[in-house]
Amino acid sequence: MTDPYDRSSGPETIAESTEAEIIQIFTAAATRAAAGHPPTTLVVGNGDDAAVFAASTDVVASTDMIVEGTHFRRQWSTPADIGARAVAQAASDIAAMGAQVRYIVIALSLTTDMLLTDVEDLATGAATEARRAGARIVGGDVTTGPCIVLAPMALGDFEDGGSAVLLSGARPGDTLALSGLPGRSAAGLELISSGHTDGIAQDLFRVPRPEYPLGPAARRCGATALTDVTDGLLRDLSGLCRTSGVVADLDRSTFVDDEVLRDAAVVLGKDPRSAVSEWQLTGGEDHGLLASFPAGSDIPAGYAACGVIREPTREHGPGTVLVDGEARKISGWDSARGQQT
Ligand SMILES: Nc1ncnc2c1ncn2[C@@H]1O[C@H](COP(=O)(O)OP(=O)(O)OP(=O)(O)O)[C@@H](O)[C@H]1O
Ligand SMILES: Cc1ncc(C[n+]2csc(CCOP(=O)(O)O)c2C)c(N)n1
Ligand SMILES: [Mg+2]
Repeated sequence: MTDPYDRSSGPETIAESTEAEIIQIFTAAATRAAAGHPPTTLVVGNGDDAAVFAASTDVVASTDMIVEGTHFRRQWSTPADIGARAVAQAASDIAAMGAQVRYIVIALSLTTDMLLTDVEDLATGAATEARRAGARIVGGDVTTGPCIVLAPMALGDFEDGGSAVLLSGARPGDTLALSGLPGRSAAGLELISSGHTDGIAQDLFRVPRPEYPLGPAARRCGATALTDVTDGLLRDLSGLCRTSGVVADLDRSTFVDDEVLRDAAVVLGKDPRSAVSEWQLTGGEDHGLLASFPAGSDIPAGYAACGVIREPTREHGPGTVLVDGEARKISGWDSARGQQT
């Protein structure tokens, strides 16, 4: 019997292969990762013109692409990291609606010089992250081009028939809460950029680790608004506040004195106090979940209170973010310019 993974006599790069063979690599990885996955609403999976699934609740859909040079570099990340990163950041938006991600379709532009072994690792990274999110990859598209682009679309639903938690529901008096440790991805990016390639922050830059179940958990606990932090806490919180017509007041004393960030500052020769604060307030791509909860309600495990929602004033209009009572200039990642602003 021939070993499907034995490439000793077959094509080595995409250029020597065929579209069918590349698709087969992805479908095989998706099938392996889905083994033992509980039954789903999937009616038609990979292989036809489109996938089909049965819907009995609201369906949540989001797409979020990653582009070589903008979101990752081949010198910094393995193919498995790149596949996992793409799925994680798309699936995170489903959790950020308070929903469970179920299915992913992933469009890919690969480069013809890529080794098929690297394509396999990328496919496995993507499928494994989908599994971690509780989802499976049920389709996609493959083409080739000048750089690697991964464009996953994630689809989710509400196990208990609930409805989505929007950006618009935060109300004055609500408690603001955040999951995870903000700033680590941004610190990791700076460390890798200056040649310090190994460490916790660097790994989190390569592959964010969204805590997917915390989205539905926030919804079940009555979250009034919810989002994931991708462009930095100040910028995403400001967007949430603008949409809700409110002001946020962050309490810096609630922020963890994160030793991973302090160590990163030392390695980079930066003043730890200001560098840690800057990373925590403006660093993107951690995919922590930022939620508002009605005053006095229980905050679900995995979240920590970090401030309050206030009424806008003549001085501080909707979208203003105060830090310890003082208005802050909104800085963070600017996707149009592809840089921190
Ligand atoms: N090309 C587009 N056409 C239609 N709607 C779009 C387009 N690009 C973005 N949107 C919509 O605009 C809203 C904000 O998009 P954005 O990409 O900033 O979301 P996000 O969750 O903050 O993503 P990111 O993780 O990329 O920061 C979303 O509702 C999105 O669907
Ligand atoms: C090589 C490299 N340089 C910089 C960054 C940082 N970065 C890129 S996109 C983004 C936020 C989300 O943007 P979008 O909304 O465009 O997805 C951030 C913080 C990176 N990941 N890789
Ligand atoms: Mg989002």
